[in-house]
Amino acid sequence: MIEFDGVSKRYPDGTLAVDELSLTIEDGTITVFVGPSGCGKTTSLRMINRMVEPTSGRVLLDGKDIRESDPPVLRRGIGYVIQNAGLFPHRTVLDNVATVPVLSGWGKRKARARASELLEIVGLPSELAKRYPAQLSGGQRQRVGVARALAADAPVLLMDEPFSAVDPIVREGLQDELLRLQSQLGKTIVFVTHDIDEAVRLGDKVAVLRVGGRLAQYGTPAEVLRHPVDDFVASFVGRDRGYRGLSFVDSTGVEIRDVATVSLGDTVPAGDEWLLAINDAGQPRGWLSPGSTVDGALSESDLVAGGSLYRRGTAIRGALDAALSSPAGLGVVVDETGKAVGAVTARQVLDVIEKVPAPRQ
Ligand SMILES: Nc1ncnc2c1ncn2[C@@H]1O[C@H](COP(=O)(O)OP(=O)(O)OP(=O)(O)O)[C@@H](O)[C@H]1O
Repeated sequence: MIEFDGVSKRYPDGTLAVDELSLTIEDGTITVFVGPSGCGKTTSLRMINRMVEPTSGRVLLDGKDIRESDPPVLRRGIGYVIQNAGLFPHRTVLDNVATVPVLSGWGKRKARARASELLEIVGLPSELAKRYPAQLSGGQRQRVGVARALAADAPVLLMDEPFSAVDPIVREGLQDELLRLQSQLGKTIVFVTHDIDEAVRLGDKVAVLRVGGRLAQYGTPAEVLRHPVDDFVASFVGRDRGYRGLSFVDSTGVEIRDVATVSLGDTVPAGDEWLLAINDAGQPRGWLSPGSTVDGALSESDLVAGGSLYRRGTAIRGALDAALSSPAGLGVVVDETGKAVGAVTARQVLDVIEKVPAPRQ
């Protein structure tokens, strides 16, 4: 557990970067510090590993004031990932990751073996291990940065805008990867970003900071989106927070209706409704549009591509996305194995959403 207890930081030039911050970060969770540029996110993060010392207040790690720990020893228990990964340019990918184990006294061979494992864990192909950082894409470099931070095998991981320098698609991939890793590793992660979408996606808890270094709100993403405490938080989380808030609405009230299906390989009579084409495993492959005639056995080339799929039991936003992206106006619902189990219309989903209390304006 990490506790900020009335922590302030005033830099020597008089800038008050963090003002009386008090909050508790639970073990095994991702906590995101989010807010506009200059609101003190990085300063707050760096006070956890003593790269910055507070002017007043205390930071406690597992109940112990971190001022009682020697900074190098403290930092060995805390991984750190920064934007652009901060890799050593003249060391190979493998040696970048092996650096910390070597420093901790592992033999070179053992450290490299561990580094290879870590590269695999973060989803990097082994042939990249011999390259230098400049020979990687931005997304690959970030993965190396994460692998290097994990190499310390520290229970706490600090991440400062680690994915900001990569394009949105790569970024989403890295976020998914982080969530997958976290479900396996259960670290205590403190993550800094200025992007509310990233905060909401990754955070178990989100701390919204305002310029002047004051904590505006601390809560789960759902709380912050649905009940912003004031105008600053409301405008920061954005006008479309109602839609974002759908990520947390339970979908049990949405009725799943039957959907007419046809199997690939079958002969299909002309019909006047959309038919969902499924494969041998019952998984959706696309739609056959009304009135289309198929010569012989139905194949994928006869189909209109489907929209996104909605996995039964997950957040309602996925059901709405599926319905709105489907050429048939019917969002395809699948079970855990990916088998089609029915469909939902946007109207059905909206009826459920409309019963949910509106977020505070
Ligand atoms: N070494 C320093 N000396 C003086 N002022 C500083 C120093 N480092 C940061 N600041 C100031 O403290 C405030 C908070 O900075 P900090 O980097 O913590 O914010 P941030 O929220 O992480 O910003 P960004 O998103 O732009 O990185 C800013 O006004 C910044 O200019």
